[in-house]
Amino acid sequence: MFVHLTKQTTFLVRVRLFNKRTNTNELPAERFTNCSPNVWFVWTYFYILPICLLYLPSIETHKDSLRISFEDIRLATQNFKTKIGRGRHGNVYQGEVLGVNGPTRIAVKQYGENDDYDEDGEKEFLTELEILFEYKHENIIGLIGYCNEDNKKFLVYEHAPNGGLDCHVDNDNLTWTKRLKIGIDVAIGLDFLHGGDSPVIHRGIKSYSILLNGDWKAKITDVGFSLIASINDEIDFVVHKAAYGTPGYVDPQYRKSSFLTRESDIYSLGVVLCEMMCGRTAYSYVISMDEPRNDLADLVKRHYEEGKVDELVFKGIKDQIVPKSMVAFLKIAYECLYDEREKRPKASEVVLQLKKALEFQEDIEIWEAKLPKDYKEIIHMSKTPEIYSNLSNKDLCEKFSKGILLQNGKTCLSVKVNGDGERSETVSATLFSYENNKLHNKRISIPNSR
Ligand SMILES: Nc1ncnc2c1ncn2[C@@H]1O[C@H](COP(=O)(O)OP(=O)(O)OP(=O)(O)O)[C@@H](O)[C@H]1O
Repeated sequence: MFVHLTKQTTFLVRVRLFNKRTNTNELPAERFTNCSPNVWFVWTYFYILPICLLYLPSIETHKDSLRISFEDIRLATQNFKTKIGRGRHGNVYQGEVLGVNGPTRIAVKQYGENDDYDEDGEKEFLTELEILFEYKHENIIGLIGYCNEDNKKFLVYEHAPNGGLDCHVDNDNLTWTKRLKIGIDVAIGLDFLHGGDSPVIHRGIKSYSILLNGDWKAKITDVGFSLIASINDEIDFVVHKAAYGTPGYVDPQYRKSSFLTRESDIYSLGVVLCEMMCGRTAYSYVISMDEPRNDLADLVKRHYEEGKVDELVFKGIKDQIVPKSMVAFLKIAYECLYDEREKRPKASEVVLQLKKALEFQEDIEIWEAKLPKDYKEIIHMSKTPEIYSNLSNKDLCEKFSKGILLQNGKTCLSVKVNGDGERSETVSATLFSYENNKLHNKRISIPNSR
């Protein structure tokens, strides 16, 4: 808790100072040089110094609470017994630590194991540490700790038991609904990185950098190449000398110009959406042929424009996809891949459109199954069938649970489905009279009469 608070405070200070700088036309240095000595004194002793004294110790030591000794890393991984992956700079091992809720699985990524670990590798290690420490979100892989002892460098993450998305794109068990939810998770994670006063451009979004936990929740990882960009309302790109990225995923505009924007990540997100639809990684397309290089994004775009995407959809999931869901999905995936950056949607828009695609899918998969088998006939018998014609199945379920009036309003049919899928149907007559009965027009419910 203490660690968390300290982190928040340092981050806030940084943001405030940053805001001050961007909200005025003059730079802080200019402001100071224009000041009289008295103003200097006031600024230094009453404003800057107290802030520094208050916060500097925490800025310097705020990550220390996450420091783990090499010995503890060795113990947690049982002397590096179980290797679960291989990164660019070394292996990834599984381990276990004792958390507040009992034993917790961890993943330990080693840096500096390979001979080619150099200044760039070190920078990657520090960037990943910095970003994962500052930017915490349920769709970004959680940082548990780190070790930085001489040449022993490790990052310790929450464990994602289902591994990388790349291993599951051709898995029949990863249903269309799960794929949509993964897409939504990734877009939410990106929206979080892109938003705020110090946006982060990931630069390496691909199925390999998306991990899946036990509930198939997606977690963005591999932030070692990310940039904390000085992007704001006026500046919307940063120039980065050499375009970095895995072939098949890199924004063509970034590759050409070295101008990097948030929309470069959106392009890569579009590629990931295509991978999930086609059941193949973009990288596998790149390496499948030498000449000409086959690009998954180009392939999908071409097929979309010719109305032939059907040919590319992964066979393992094709039959389950609701057409309306596919239409909504394809539209937003295609927009992410626009050549013109300014036409690409923001991550928040991708979230919105993918949620619509999911709604269409669930409307058939979940809600239609809850309706009575003869629901169309029942609606036809109702007093006003036209008001039901444009409703989604979810809304129809709600109408049915409240009750639908039939036979000129004389009978009310209601169908309720509880959480376990158990259904109870009730028919009640609105007009009910007995001979010699005093209680005329009494509404009587006849439970389970159908
Ligand atoms: N938190 C984790 N939980 C489970 N498995 C993980 C975790 N982190 C990494 N792995 C496994 O280790 C592999 C390599 O890790 P990672 O992709 O982070 O390394 P990298 O150095 O960034 O490699 P690259 O950039 O070449 O993909 C992953 O594909 C995954 O299988």
